Amino acid sequence: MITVEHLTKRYGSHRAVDDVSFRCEPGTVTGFLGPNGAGKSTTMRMVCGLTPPTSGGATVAGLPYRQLANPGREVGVLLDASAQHAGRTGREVLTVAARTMGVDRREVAAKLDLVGLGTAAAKRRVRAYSLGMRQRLGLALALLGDPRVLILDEPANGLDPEGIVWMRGLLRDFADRGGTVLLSSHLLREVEAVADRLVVIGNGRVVAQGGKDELLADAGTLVRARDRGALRVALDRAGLDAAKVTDGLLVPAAAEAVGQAAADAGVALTELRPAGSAGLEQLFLTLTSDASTGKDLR
Ligand SMILES: Nc1ncnc2c1ncn2[C@@H]1O[C@H](COP(=O)(O)OP(=O)(O)OP(=O)(O)O)[C@@H](O)[C@H]1O
Repeated sequence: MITVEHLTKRYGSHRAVDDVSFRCEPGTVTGFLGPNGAGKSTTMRMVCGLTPPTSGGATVAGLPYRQLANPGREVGVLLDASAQHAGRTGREVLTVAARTMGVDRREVAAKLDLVGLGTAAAKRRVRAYSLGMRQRLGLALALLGDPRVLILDEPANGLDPEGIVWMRGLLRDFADRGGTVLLSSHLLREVEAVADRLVVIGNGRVVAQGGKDELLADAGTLVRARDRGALRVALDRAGLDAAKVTDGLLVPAAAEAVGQAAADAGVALTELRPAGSAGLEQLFLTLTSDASTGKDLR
């Protein structure tokens, strides 16, 4: 379990994180989404006791991170895959951490194996690792103490498509066994496939949060007509906003209202359906580009 309550971080007059609250429950993957500079890393650093908050607080497994007796056994953290000691081999990085945490050395090989770093890779120095290999090593380090909570900042950066699918499977499995996962990304599509819940942040503020399925269900209606101009006029007349997306118009309203507006104006539709992912993407872009409008979609 992770709880974040009214976390705020100010740098001078700039609020990097502004009154952010959310919870991550056991058995779930929470996607922490926002564009670059939105405040994701600063929030995660505060949760992990690396950056002192200006106000508010956070707990992991019931305690502030700094009060955990042996943090690596409770929570696995991957904030910056490039932060490893470049002169150590992958195996050495894990061996040092295992000693510090009091973890059986046999776990080193097991975790290297789990993240797909074979014997040859484990013997190479980290400076020779690609970013994808560093992410895998960072994940092995996070998992080393068999924690119940994982906090991962943009772990998909540098992974190839196959690696991303692999990581999703690993995180899903971790959560399905009762673990709690907080996973950040600036790309909706990257977390959408694995997250149960989403917390969307823009300009330091939470602009939307809720179950992914609820957010998808609430993501509006996709509508198409051969005569798009006439459709726009019809929607306008009914007081419905519409945004152009690649395959039609996206309307932040129920399909029934959209269909009725078209029928009233005698516009023949070629498609009318819940917008789902496309709608969530649009919502994400809109909300994060205008973070001043707080919206809670729970
Ligand atoms: N140590 C610092 N001093 C001053 N400003 C900072 C500091 N750390 C972060 N910021 C600012 O706080 C804001 C949030 O940054 P943060 O790194 O948390 O965003 P992010 O969502 O993680 O984005 P990214 O994915 O680009 O890292 C940014 O405007 C950033 O410039």
